[in-house]
Amino acid sequence: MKKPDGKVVLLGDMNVGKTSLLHRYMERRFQDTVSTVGGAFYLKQWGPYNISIWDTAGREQFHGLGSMYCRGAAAVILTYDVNSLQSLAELEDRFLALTDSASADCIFAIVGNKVDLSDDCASPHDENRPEKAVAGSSSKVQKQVRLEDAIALYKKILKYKMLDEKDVPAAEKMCFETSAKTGYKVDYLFETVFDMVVPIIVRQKAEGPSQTVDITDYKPAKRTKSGCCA
Ligand SMILES: Nc1nc2c(ncn2[C@@H]2O[C@H](COP(=O)(O)OP(=O)(O)OP(=O)(O)O)[C@@H](O)[C@H]2O)c(=O)[nH]1
Ligand SMILES: [Mg+2]
Repeated sequence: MKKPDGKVVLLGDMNVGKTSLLHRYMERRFQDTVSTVGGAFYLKQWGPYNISIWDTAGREQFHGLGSMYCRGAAAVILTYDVNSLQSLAELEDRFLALTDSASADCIFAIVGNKVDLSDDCASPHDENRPEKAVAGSSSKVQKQVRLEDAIALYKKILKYKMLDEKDVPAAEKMCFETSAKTGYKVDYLFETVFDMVVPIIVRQKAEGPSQTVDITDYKPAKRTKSGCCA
């Protein structure tokens, strides 16, 4: 297996759609998922670099593993469900502290998933596959979390990390709304993050191998054809 040059980690409460986002991006489809046990990763070639993308379990019982997965991470994607205010609150209450082990210059993205379920999502169609318009908008519910709430959380994260807004990407750029189901903004999310982690990978490589953690801590139970371990 190729050695990862850098690491991106998905964190967030159970059921927000972390695994579905990763499947949508890597396998180009939305499929049934089972709640993640422990963690799993994919390798993505991005230019000359291999980026490992870690999917973690949101279930409380696996919480202790979170900081191990975050160790040395170049980016953390904090994921919530736009239809659950609680899932946004959990990011601050339960998941943010896990990122203490990430790289000092780690990039943070905040992602509100499942916009297809609400009636005020930014765009009702599938950006990647415009022919697949989301049907049945009458059955949609009012979105519970506004993008402004995510932006406010991003600003709190900067305070927590003692970072100056001037030195990091703007909140508006790092708060995304997606649908793993339709594919809406999923490529945009991952590719924006990958572009941003390249300079971090370059720095980590220049500083030596100890900064780029990785999967040696993790003993996958089984390996699938796609290279994803579960
Ligand atoms: N409508 C809709 N459902 C989604 C979307 N993303 C995920 N789901 C559904 O939400 C449920 C949970 O998705 P997962 O991807 O397993 O969630 P997870 O965050 O990985 O959950 P854990 O592994 O338990 O932490 C599944 O039934 C998915 O089909 C989405 O964008 N829209
Ligand atoms: Mg999962």
